[in-house]
Order: sequence, then structure tokens, then C-alpha cells
Amino acid sequence: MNKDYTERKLYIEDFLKKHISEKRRKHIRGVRETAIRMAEKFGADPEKAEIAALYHDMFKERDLDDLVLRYGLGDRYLGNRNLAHSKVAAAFMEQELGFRDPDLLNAVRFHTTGRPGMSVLEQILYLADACEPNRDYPGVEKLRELAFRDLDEACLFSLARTVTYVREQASPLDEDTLRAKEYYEERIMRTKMDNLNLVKEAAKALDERRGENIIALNVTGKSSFADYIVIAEGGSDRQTEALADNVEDRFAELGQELRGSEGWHNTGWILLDFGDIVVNVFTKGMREKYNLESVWGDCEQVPLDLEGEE
Ligand SMILES: Nc1ncnc2c1ncn2[C@@H]1O[C@H](COP(=O)(O)OP(=O)(O)O)[C@@H](O)[C@H]1O
Repeated sequence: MNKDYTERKLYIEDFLKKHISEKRRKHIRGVRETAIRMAEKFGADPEKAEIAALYHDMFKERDLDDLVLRYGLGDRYLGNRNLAHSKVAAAFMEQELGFRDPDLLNAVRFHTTGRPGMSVLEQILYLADACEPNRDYPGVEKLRELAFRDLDEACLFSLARTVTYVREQASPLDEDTLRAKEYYEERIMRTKMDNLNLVKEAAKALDERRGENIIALNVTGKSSFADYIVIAEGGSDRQTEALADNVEDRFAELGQELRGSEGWHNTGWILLDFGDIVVNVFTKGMREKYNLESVWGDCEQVPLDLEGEE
């Protein structure tokens, strides 16, 4: 972005000073700060997130019927600034200011309603708008925590809240919001099922190399780094390496990338990090020493149905 970025920023800062109240500018600063932090956390471009945040509410305080008509946005946006301001801002950015990046334009366009299959940047702006530090409503603390942990879960939480809230007001709900809620419900369910199958694959790979005392714990919502922890032990460092190798190979076949690993070379504990799933292979003494089962004592065990065990 660079030169563009500086120009884009100067333009909007001047525009906001002229057309937007201090109260809303405070909200916009909150969205900007949150969106930048989220972009850093989730590997999106922080400059793009910042620009999207600065522009997203540029038309929130103006009657928009003339611009809705000029950009041919559809009659349903006439007299409905709450929904029109996102669409108008995106059309204005594209047609008057020469923005070309479709992802950035879509982030602005869908920041109020959300939509199925949002990109990371779209999710970031949608969520930053809903949970920036000046927002205050029941559930916002939970959303703040989710927004930095799991984008899909956070989107579903916020979409569900909007569905309830808008229905309570007896005003018509935007269809994109309802479709998005259904989309994220299904996607989250599918991810959970995929993860459960992967946990079983990990256990099987450990069992094949005669790993012992194989268990899997569901730590969803309790751990900040994973949803499932798989634990097994081997009789020696050589065997723990063979166990870990087999899991790594099986996961590679399943297209699951190893994010990181620790503890090879005779340390008695090998940790394989696959994102939602973390596999720990211990030698016997080390397993007792670290006693992960008691650390995660209140978590449910996943039934594994292994052939090697009765
Ligand atoms: N997805 C939606 N579908 C229909 N109406 C919506 C939707 N989202 C927001 N609105 C309407 O816009 C109003 C303002 O939304 P809100 O998110 O509270 O905006 P603000 O950024 O001004 O706080 C809501 O009270 C509701 O009437």
C-alpha cells in the first residue's frame, strides 16, 4: 500500500473531522485499534485493516437516499441508513476514490450484516466494529475474548446476537445476516467433526506403534492453545520418537501441517502442535512427572475405541 496508504489515511482523517461527530470518531478509533491488533494476531495486513476501519462508518451520519439511488444499491436501502451506510461507503470508495482491492471493499460493504464465507479481513472488521473498547452491551466481554481466539466462533456469537436483537425490535433482519449465521453454524460443526476424526487418527497412529495409555482430552474453551490434547507413552526415547514420527506421517497424509514441535532428542517428552490438536508423547517417568491428566482433570475424555486396548 505505502504511498497509497498515507494518502488514504490523510483523506479519511480530514473527511471524518468534517462529517463525523466526535462520539463516532471515538468509536472509529476503537475499531481501528482493535482491527490492527486482530490483523497482527490472525496474519492479515494491519494497514489494510486500519484503512477498512477508518472508512467503514464514513457515511453513518448523513441521509443517504441520494447516494443509494446514484449507486443503484436497491430500494431496500432507501430510508435505512443503518444498512445503507456500509454499501454506500464501499460504492463511494470504489467509484469516487479509486479503491480497487475487492477484499478491502467487501470488508466495508459487509461490516454491518456479515455474510457467508467472509475473508479474514472481513471477519476482522465485522468483529472489531462489534467489540471495540467503547462498545458496552451484555455479552461484549465474551465477544472480545472470542474475537482474539476464534474468528468463526466470534462471528457466530455476534451474528446470533444480531438476529435476536433485530427480531426483538421487530425490524426486518438482513438476509445476509441470517445466511451467515447458518453458514458459520455449519462450518463450526464441520470443523469439530473433522477435529474429532483427526484425534482418532492420532490415537490410531500411536496405537499402531504400540504406544500405551493413549488418551485424548477435549479442552475446547478451556485451553487457549488447542481444542484437543492427545497423550501417550512409550517405553524409551527411541520409542517415543517412533510414535511421534508415525503421528506426523499420518497427519501429513491427511494434509495436516505440523505447526511446531518440541522435545526431540532424549528429553522424554515430545510435543507435536497441529493447531487445534496437540499430541504429547512421553516416556513413562516423564508422563507421571508432568501428569497432564490432572492438569486437565475437569476435561472430558474422547472415546477412542482402539484395537490394541480392550
Ligand atoms: N443485520 C442487520 N439486519 C437488519 N438490521 C440491522 C442489522 N444490523 C443492524 N441493524 C439495525 O441497525 C441498528 C444499529 O445497529 P448497530 O450495530 O447497533 O449500529 P451502531 O454501529 O450504530 O451501534 C440496529 O438497531 C438495527 O435496527
